[in-house]
Amino acid sequence: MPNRYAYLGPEGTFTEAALRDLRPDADEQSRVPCDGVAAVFDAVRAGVVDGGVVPLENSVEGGVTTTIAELIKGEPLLITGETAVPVEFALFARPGTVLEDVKRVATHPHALAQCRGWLARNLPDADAHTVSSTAAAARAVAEPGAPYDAAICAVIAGERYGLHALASGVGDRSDAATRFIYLSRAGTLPGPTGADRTSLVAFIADDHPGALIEVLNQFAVRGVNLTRLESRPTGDGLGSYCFCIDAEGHVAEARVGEALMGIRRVCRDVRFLGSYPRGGRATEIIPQMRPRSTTDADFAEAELWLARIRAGAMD
Ligand SMILES: O=C(O)C(=O)Cc1ccccc1
Repeated sequence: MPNRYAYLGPEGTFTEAALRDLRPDADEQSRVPCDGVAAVFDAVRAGVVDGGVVPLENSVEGGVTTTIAELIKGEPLLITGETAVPVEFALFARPGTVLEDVKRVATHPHALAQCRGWLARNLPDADAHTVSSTAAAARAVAEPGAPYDAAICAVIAGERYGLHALASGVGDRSDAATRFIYLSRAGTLPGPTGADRTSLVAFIADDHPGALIEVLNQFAVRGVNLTRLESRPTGDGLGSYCFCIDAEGHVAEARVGEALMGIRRVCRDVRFLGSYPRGGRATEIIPQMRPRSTTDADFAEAELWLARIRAGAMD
């Protein structure tokens, strides 16, 4: 049977565009739209699909909380791929609607947050409603007796649901991009490519001065560059946080592996979320910027030296 991939649907979401990017050979039958981010995780966990794609973070609005909550809790899934997609928003309505008619606008919460300036300037009296995705908003607007007059969505979604564009480029930043991740069940760690990223969640052992610095130092002293750090509540009461960390490199590399071991020692718990090829704009630190003495060969040489002195040698 051909592989099947779940994504935040319905058809026409930015997440579908990300899936097409990550699995260009997948045909329409292989793409399984889901009603929400949690449903994508559940489909992958249950094994009804081979993998799934969800939004993780946006360059303007930050982390997608439902995705981060699922990554932190529940049966763990591995991130095995990622891609960054530029997000351009347009305002679509049923044919015949003019801008002045628009009183109720529907969209995804992340899209709304990125279009607030345009809405305030152009539709100051309209009410904004959030739904599960931008394409779900477009589909709802197209339905007979729709509860909304217009949707903020991708052009492809507006056209797919038979709407017409009232305005394009309604995002407050024209350069906005969203990072999407590809999820797999455990046991499918991709090999290192030389331009990888590693994601994990660190749960601090106990609240004390310098607890976060202890975690960050594990990366710093081994020359591992961090690309994202976000604190999220664990859900176990006020003041209880975990730290979602993305770092450059692959767990198979000595500097990353040793940093993870260090974090494992200083934390109550660590959830490894995966090592996977970096997508989108390469952010690999140029080799001469990488701190000296942090290559696999440097670590191997130091390990040999330790073995020698433990065996009684003097150097
Ligand atoms: O709603 C969509 O189309 C999505 O894929 C989620 C999303 C929403 C806003 C920006 C980027 C991704």
